[in-house]
Amino acid sequence: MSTADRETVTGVPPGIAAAREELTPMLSQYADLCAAHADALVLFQVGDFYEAFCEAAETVARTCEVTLTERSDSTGDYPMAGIPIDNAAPYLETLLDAGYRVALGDQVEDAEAASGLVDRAVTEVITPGTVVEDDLLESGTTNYVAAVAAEPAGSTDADSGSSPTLGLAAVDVATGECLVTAGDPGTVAEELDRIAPAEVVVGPEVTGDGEDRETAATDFDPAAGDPDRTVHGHDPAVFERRAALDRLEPYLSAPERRFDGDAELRAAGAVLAYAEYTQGDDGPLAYVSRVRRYDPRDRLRLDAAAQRSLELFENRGLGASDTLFDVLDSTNCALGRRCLERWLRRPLVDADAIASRHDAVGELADRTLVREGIADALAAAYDLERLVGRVSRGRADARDLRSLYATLAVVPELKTTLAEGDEGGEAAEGGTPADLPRTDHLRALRDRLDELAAVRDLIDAAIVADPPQEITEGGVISAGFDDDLDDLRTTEREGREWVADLEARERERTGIDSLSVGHNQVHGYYIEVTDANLDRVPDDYRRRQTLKNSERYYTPALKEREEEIVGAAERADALEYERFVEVRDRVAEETERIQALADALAELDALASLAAVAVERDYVRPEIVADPDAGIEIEGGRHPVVERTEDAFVPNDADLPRGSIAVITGPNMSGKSTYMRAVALAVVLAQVGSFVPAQAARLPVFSRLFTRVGASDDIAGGQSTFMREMSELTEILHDAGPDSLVLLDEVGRGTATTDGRAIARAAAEFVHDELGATTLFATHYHDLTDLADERERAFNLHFTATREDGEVTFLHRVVPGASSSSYGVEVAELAGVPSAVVDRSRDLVAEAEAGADATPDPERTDRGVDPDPDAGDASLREFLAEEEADDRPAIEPADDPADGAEARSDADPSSAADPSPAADSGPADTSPAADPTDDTEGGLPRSVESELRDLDLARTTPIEALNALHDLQTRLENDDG
Ligand SMILES: Nc1ncnc2c1ncn2[C@@H]1O[C@H](COP(=O)(O)OP(=O)(O)OP(=O)(O)O)[C@@H](O)[C@H]1O
Repeated sequence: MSTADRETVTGVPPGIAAAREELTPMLSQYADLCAAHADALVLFQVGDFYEAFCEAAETVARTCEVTLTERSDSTGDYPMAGIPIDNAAPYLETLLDAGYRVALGDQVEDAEAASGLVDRAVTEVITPGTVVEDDLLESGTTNYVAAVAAEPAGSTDADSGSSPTLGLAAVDVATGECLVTAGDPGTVAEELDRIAPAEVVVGPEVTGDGEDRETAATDFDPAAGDPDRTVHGHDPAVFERRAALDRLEPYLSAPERRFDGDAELRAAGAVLAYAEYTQGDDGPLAYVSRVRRYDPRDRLRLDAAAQRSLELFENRGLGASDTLFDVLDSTNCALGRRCLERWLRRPLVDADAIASRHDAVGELADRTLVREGIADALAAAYDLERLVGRVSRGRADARDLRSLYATLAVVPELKTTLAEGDEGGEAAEGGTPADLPRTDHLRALRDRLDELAAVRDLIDAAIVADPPQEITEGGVISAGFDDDLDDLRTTEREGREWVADLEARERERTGIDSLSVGHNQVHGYYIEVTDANLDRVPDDYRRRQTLKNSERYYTPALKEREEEIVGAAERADALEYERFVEVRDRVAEETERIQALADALAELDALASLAAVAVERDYVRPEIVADPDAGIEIEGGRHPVVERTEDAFVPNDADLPRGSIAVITGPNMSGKSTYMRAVALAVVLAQVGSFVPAQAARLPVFSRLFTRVGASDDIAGGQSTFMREMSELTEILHDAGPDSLVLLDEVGRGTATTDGRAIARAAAEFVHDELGATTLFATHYHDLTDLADERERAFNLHFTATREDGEVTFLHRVVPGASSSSYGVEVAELAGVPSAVVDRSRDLVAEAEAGADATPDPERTDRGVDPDPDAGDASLREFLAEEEADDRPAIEPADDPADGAEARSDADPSSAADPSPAADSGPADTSPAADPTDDTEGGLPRSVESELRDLDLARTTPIEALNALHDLQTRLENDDG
């Protein structure tokens, strides 16, 4: 749905606005709420339903597929549609998915107590980035709303002398996590991709709508990394410096000194203003207790392209589960899952910090029982961060407090587990409980496991074990917690017992055996006597109700008891609510400690998950080398995701000196991309703190990782335009440096071969000469392999294939050196395409290459590739030629009419330039010159030849090549016929 569509139903619906003078008080109240929340769709509580009216009703009915009804009152007839409040979640989700922000206009006073119109107010604005309802939030995920603000013109960054132009702040409204940073538009765009907020609020200067139009960061698109991201403006006043300072005051002391420049300050102020607005504008959000500033340079920088092409969180080609995150996620609770996600989005760059995590993962990998004990204990933990968020917002119910208790209750167990030796024996662990955990990292983590005994005991003493959902109707507070409450409950209970015994007593007193005592909502308690016994009714009975065959009575004593019971119950319910809120408030006072505990539990779960994966998938601890000149050394490396689905994954080594460029060639589908990604993923995993899928690994610490995946490899992403490819390449060429790892996969593939090849070559040279980045460069442009002869730090790797029983098998093994340039033709040959076509294709490739080589290029006179394509083919073709010597019939149909042509071609490659029509088109013996009507030239029909010429082999997959060749073959056969 377009924004324009949405605008017609947010704000005051036109039908209501038009009838402004005649509105009923209720509609008038509705119109006021709509006007005050003009960017949202207001849902208005009427009893048990949230209603919308006029055009807004039509939208709700259409979007949520609920009935549109007609309402009539003094305003006139107008449409109305509603959703049930007690089952609102699925409808709210539908509205959010359709792109709406939804303002809940709740009744904020007791409808029965209200005199006249019930007071209503917007208690919450539900938006994609600020939902807090568990029903609408995915468990274990973080849901951020972000704000981006611009640095006002003229201010400078004191530290670096450069001028960060944009500030970025993000809040998870459910947990209270708040992050703030700043940087140039590129950095902020990258951080946005990393944080992946569901919603971005942009300041007026950013979009250029405000007074500072000249400072607008016009090339900044907050939705660039994710077109599904909701982006919009908000009240420009909240982006003002003064307003931001005031807003931040309750959240942290001396806010003016806490930020690096105005942009950060404004973004932080604005995001908190927006978060408060969505939570009903009730003032500061107490549970946002940690506003954390960070520097993007403190983490391995991965932009959206890298996250996407390395398939860290999303796999557009395969199922959603085939991602690195899915491989790593063996967490046991939502806290750990979110933590692991954060780690993977922001891997570390500090060698000591990385090694410290490796220590912890190693210890947990060794101590099986401890790891399992942690997993068992944490499986009983609830989402502490969201629970404490609800407690602090005053939205937690008694069940939430019990969940909080259950989570706190695992803490002592965890501490004991961490100090326990495997098999219960210290010997097995090599230490006494006092020495355990063995690593500093786990010891520090254990010390952060705050038992919060007072909070835990308070909840346990106050709240019954299995409380009801409602907190206002009693049954929530445990007996023994409050004397007054106990007295009231005793009065109530004794009263009920007295009534329960009344029947027996009255039967005895009156002699009426059929007399019964009952209760109903309208009349309360009564004594029922059938008509046949009315003459025995005592004098103190007062008539309450006459039924068909009986009369109902009460007595003054019964009435008195009833009043006592009802009074005690009402007061008890109210007192319970009061006590409950007190308990909740006391828990809320410990918000920061609970959040700190949540962090510790989350880390423990994430570490245990990494350890479990390391054990289960046979990962090894990488040695982290802090030396800035160290390169990548991996022995027997595997791709963590592909190895799950490939039965026989072939491990490969990687030895990439720092600043080197490996040019990787090989046929399509031979494993180039998988290899490059496996190397990059080993780096990412190691810097996350994980072990890596390899036999051994020595890795340096990189600070940036760039990927550029060729157009055709990213088609599933729908972003395969050459323009995008080039702009990503531009970013790399601008920003990569010696501390970067760069993956270039078939760069230049998205355009004409000559241009593509030239760009690939120039980019490779630039990366090597100017940037010094450690680079893996997969390409089908074979002539790039001569870079190894020309550049000191360039070398070649290639992938090979074999053939068995006429079938090509990729070995998926990387070996040193360059490989063949014309695999498409090889595959065609193996598939049995007539030799005439194969040979002609080969010649055309050679011609094209010769043409390209003929281009004057003073730097390339010593080109190391033999222009003869056969001579340059070091892998597949030679390998296959040997095999074919033993097994020739398998690749050539016995009656192949092109036998002669192949023999000739093998003997004299130049013969294709002077073809014999007899070889190509059967018995005909006319020459082209002899027959001017003949459509052949060079032995092939012209149309076939021109089609062959137009084939862009570098952009053709084997299947496409086969199909194309099959078409050509059919055409030739038809011509023959
Ligand atoms: N080391 C390996 N062991 C086993 N199977 C592998 C290995 N590497 C790759 N494969 C399999 O081969 C398929 C193709 O690999 P990959 O996409 O890396 O090839 P490629 O050479 O990059 O192809 P293209 O040039 O067409 O992009 C993978 O999807 C995987 O199934």
